[in-house]
Amino acid sequence: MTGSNRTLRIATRKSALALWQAEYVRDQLLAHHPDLSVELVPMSTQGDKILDTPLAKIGGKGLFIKELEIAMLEGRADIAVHSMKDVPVAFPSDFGLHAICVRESPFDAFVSNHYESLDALPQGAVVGTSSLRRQCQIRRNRPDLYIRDLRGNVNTRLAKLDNEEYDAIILAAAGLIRLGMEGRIAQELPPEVSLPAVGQGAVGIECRNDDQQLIDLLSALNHEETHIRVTAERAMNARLEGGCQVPIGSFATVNEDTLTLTGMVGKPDGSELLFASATGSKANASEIGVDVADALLEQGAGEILKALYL
Ligand SMILES: NCc1[nH]cc(CCC(=O)O)c1CC(=O)O
Repeated sequence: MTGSNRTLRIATRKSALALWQAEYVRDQLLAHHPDLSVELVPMSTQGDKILDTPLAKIGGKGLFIKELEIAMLEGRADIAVHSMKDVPVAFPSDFGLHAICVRESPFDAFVSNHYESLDALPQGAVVGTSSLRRQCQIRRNRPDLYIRDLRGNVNTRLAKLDNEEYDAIILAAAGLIRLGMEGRIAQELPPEVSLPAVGQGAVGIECRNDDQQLIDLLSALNHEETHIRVTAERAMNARLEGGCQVPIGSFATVNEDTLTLTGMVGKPDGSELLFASATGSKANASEIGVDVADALLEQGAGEILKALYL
C-alpha cells in the first residue's frame, strides 16, 4: 500500500497567493501521483481577519500557520502549503516541512506606476512597506525617502499604490510572478540593494511527522537545491532567534557543490547594517548558516535585535 490512491486535503488560507500555491502543489502532486485525489480546504485564519493591528503585535506570522496545524491535528486536512518566508524557524515537534518546492525569484520587487527604479525616485518620495528588513535597506540606499506602512495581501497593496497613496511600493517578486502580475515589476532589487528574507520565493509543504506514507508522496515535490539554500537561510535565522518581524536578510546560492550564504541584520532606521558571508560545501548548509549568524553576532547583531523587543 503506497497511498498513491489516497485523498489528500490541503489546508490553505484564502488569499489569492495562498490559493495559487495550494493549487500549484495540488497540480504537482497529481502530476507525480495520478491516482491521488487532492482537495483544497480554504480557511480564514485570525491573522487574515485582523488587518488594522501591526502583525508583530498580534502574534506575528506564526498566527497564520497555527490554525492550519490545528486542522491537520483534528484530521480536517492532511497538508498545509506555506510561503517559506512566513514559516517560523521554531517548528512544533509533531509537524515537519517535508518538501520545499523549486524556488521562484527570491528578490524584492520595486513597483511603481511612475518611476522605473529605486534610483529614479525623486527626493522625498513615499515608499510603502511594513517590512523592517525592506525599510532598513531602502533607507540605507535612499535616506531621503519617506517610508509608510503598507499591509494587506498583494492585491490590496497594489490597489493602495494605484490609489496614489505611495510613489512606489516594495513587494516580493515571487508573489507578483505567481499571480501573473510580473508586468507590475519595475525593477527586481538585486541582493546588494535589498537582501531577501529567509526563504523568500520558496513554497514549503508541511504535514504530520507520523504520516510516513504521505511524507513519501511529498518527497517527489522536493527540489534539492532550493531545500539546501532554504536550510542554510533558516539555520542562520534560528541562531539569531529571528522572530516574525525582524530586520534580517539572508540569501544563499549554490554553485555545483558550493554554497554561499550572505546575511544581514539592520537597524530599522537604516543607520547601521551588518553583513556577513560564508562559503562551504552544500552538505554543510546548516553549519554555514550558523557561521554567518555567529559572524553577525560578533559584529553586534544581538544588540540590534534586542533593542527591537524592548
Ligand atoms: N509577507 C507576505 C508574503 N509572504 C510571501 C509572499 C510572496 C513571496 C514569497 O513567496 O516569498 C508575500 C508577499 C510579499 O512579501 O510581498
